Amino acid sequence: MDEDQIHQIAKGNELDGYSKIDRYNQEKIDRISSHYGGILSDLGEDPSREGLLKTPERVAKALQFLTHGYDLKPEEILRSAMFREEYSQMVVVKDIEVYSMCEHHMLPFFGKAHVAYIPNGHIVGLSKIPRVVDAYARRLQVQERLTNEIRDCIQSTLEPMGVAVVIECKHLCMSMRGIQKQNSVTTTSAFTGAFVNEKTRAEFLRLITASLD
Ligand SMILES: Nc1nc2c(ncn2[C@@H]2O[C@H](COP(=O)(O)OP(=O)(O)OP(=O)(O)O)[C@@H](O)[C@H]2O)c(=O)[nH]1
Ligand SMILES: [Zn+2]
Repeated sequence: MDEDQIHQIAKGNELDGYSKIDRYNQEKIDRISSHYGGILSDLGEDPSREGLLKTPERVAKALQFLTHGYDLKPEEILRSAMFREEYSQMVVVKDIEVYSMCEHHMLPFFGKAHVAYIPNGHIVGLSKIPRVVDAYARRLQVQERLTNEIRDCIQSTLEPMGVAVVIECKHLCMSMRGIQKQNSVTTTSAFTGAFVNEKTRAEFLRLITASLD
């Protein structure tokens, strides 16, 4: 994917306020790049060799993209597509890809989020749920806080009967380094309202493990 395409994705559309943000803020890029020149030298590399000439700038742009959630307003994203509707069954959006960065090592963690809510007079445009997941995931995070923030944003904005969030991720800081466990997956969950009830929670867990095939 070239930088123009990434810029396009980062910009998104008018509705959710993405377009107001100058993703590649040149001043920040210059500052972050200048640090990375020194880091490359400290790692024993030659920052002036051909392959590395543009690396500090590329890293700066990548980091800006990977943390662009700081510029987003998840509550506004949800409010931009809330509709009055008398549907009162569970709505589940599952298998939402998550890419985040652990705040301890600034290494990626990635996996899936499953989100459900039970409407209380309003439903929300389905795409807005993955957008909320991204708005919080594209920051420096711990998986537990990411899970709670998604839950709290949906509960306080949409005011449904309840919200459920389950996130399953692999952390590169646990596989590429450190304890070096290649297959461990961390699961976190957060519930409000109706999902505190064991039967409702069980129904949600059944739906996220059910396959479409
Ligand atoms: N609870 C939680 N811990 C995380 C997350 N991401 C990374 N960590 C952990 O953060 C901890 C930081 O511990 P430290 O002992 O300060 O760092 P460290 O010496 O690099 O630890 P090791 O990874 O065990 O080598 C580690 O145990 C990581 O596994 C997360 O999303 N949630
Ligand atoms: Zn980590």
